[in-house]
Amino acid sequence: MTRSIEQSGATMMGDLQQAPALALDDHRLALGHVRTALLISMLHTLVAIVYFQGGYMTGGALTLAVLLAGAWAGNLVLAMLVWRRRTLGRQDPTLSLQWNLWLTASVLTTAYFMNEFRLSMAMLFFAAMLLASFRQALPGLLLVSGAGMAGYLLVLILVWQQRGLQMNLTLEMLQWLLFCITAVSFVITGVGINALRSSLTAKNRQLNDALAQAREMAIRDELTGLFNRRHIMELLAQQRALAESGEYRFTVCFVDLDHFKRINDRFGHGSGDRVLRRFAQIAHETLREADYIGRLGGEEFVLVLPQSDAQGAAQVAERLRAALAAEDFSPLDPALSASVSIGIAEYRPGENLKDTLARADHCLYLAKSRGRDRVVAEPVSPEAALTLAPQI
Ligand SMILES: Nc1nc2c(ncn2[C@@H]2O[C@H](COP(=O)(O)OP(=O)(O)OP(=O)(O)O)[C@@H](O)[C@H]2O)c(=O)[nH]1
Repeated sequence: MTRSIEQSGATMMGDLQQAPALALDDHRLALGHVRTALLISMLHTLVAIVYFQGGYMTGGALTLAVLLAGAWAGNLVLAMLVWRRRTLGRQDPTLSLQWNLWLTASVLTTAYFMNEFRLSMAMLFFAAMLLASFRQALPGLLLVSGAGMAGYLLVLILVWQQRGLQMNLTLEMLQWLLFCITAVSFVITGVGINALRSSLTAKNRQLNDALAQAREMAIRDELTGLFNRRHIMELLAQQRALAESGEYRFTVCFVDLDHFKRINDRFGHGSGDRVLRRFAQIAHETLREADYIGRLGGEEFVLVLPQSDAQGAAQVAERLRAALAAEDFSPLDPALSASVSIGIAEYRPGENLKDTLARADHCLYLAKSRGRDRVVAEPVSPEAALTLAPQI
């Protein structure tokens, strides 16, 4: 079928608009992720300051300052990368894995400088795990949880080496075990969330496909695949609006297959259907990309030729007429042939569409009454009609 302006335009504009739109979505998503990660980091900073004030940290103010400055330096690097769109086009533009690992490192390093309250600081790791559950698949989840468990164990070993006397090793190991069990349960939850997300994505895609199919069906004629009457009338109204708003012209052609009843009666309704479908294909091959064609019903079609006057449209219509007349229908039946009559009228600014269509219909009537298989375009004079028949 003919790719109309709307179709080709929609495809082209769609392609052009979709890429930035997708990028915009990715960027918005990534910024949302950055906000959550920064929030967790703020929580970590706040808790560290409170513990420091309460005297639960072993280092001095300088240690705390270096710790927090280091954590925020990493945060800012990651945030800038996302914010400046450096991550767009990556498989994960949110840099989720990098954020999770960095938050884990920040929290566990701070935990190293804590006294017996270190588990409560290390628990902040689960905020990072929660964030990971929404973004990471199993390998990412395993990596983050593994980093958390191994990191916390390393913290305990280092503390034991340096401040072993102040530690209750059994209690610390039990707490670490609890930490590991919780981390594993987060991995399991993350896998569930992932499965849910994948199924939602697939459902969403199916829904979009179904919607696109439904939209396509609503504007197409089932037999020929051309635009249906309703849609071609909508397109005509759009053309009229364009013509009314500026230097724009368009021409309407009424196309009617000749003696179609005879084709049906002689060769059968099935052959008639095939002729209609073949005509639609020929129209698709013959017309310009910018032109529209729709089936009004039965063996009647309407062509809308943007930026064409009646004479230009007559040339296009003549190509279509000649192509159908030359078509070899012998595979259907050696005696089968088909032809069309076409009436053409250019839209006159200010007029009602009904009037344009009535003028095109009148030209079609003239084409039929003057012997069919011909094109009649306005302005109609007996000579003009004759010079158009059978070739322009
Ligand atoms: N095969 C087929 N025939 C159809 C379809 N829709 C309408 N028709 C037939 O198309 C024929 C149209 O006949 P008419 O309106 O008399 O026109 P015509 O025989 O083409 O005569 P002229 O237009 O005067 O050349 C009718 O017999 C309809 O039954 C369709 O979808 N498939």
